[in-house]
Amino acid sequence: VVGGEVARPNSWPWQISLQFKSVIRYRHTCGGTLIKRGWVMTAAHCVDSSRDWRVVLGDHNINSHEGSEQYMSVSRVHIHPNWNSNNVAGGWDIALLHLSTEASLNNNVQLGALPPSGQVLPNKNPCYISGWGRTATGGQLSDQLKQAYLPSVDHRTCSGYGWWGSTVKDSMICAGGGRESGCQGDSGGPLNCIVNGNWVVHGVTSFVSSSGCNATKKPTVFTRVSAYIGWMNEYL
Ligand SMILES: C[C@H](NC(=O)[C@H](CCCC[NH3+])NC(=O)C(F)(F)F)C(=O)Nc1ccc(C(F)(F)F)cc1
Repeated sequence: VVGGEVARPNSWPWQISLQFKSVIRYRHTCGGTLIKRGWVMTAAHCVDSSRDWRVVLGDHNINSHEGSEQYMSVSRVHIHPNWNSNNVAGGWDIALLHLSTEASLNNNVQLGALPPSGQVLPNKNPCYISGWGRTATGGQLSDQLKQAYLPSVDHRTCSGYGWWGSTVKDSMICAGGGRESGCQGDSGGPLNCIVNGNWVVHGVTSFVSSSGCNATKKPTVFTRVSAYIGWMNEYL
């Protein structure tokens, strides 16, 4: 997350850290959202390669043990069948991870709410991105979970001239476009939006501009969760 601030610990209790074992230790690679006690929603591009995955729930500082963490292994990875790893602009950047044991829900670990199928937010709907991704273009990951206020940008604007144009599809949702953005390592994590006073996970962090995470008029682009409710319900 570029800009924004360190989140109050466990204030996004559905945010998970997806990690893979690298030699002797696990490394954070992506975010995700706990949507059922045994299911995590993330980006397909996060799980393109087969690795020894683990999901960490209830985390704040990914480099220290705080006692609120639950460490889960992944029993099955379901990548959307239409996902094409050579074309993130094609969409379909969504995957479900089945956990080998169910999460215990508590103050630090809760389920993220999903939107109704097909729901599209208006322009400038209040939303926050959360994640441990780079804190600047080409920078380092954040130890502590960060958040940034990224109001939604409607499709008409986001696909306009000078913005993303035809790179952005209707199955995506844009947010931000100013000095604050997602960045590498935030992939797969939630776009948390306020709808009728409740937090709803409307996006899965998918891509930013290759010329910089917080490039002007290149909002962070998310998989629009409401376009994939039917597919997810096949599993949930
Ligand atoms: C560096 C930048 N990385 C990203 O945007 C990666 C996803 C990369 C998937 C492809 N391997 N995602 C992120 O950094 C995220 F955290 F913001 F989600 C990038 O490659 N952006 C990008 C690539 C292609 C296209 C397009 F499809 F339009 F050609 C648009 C943006």
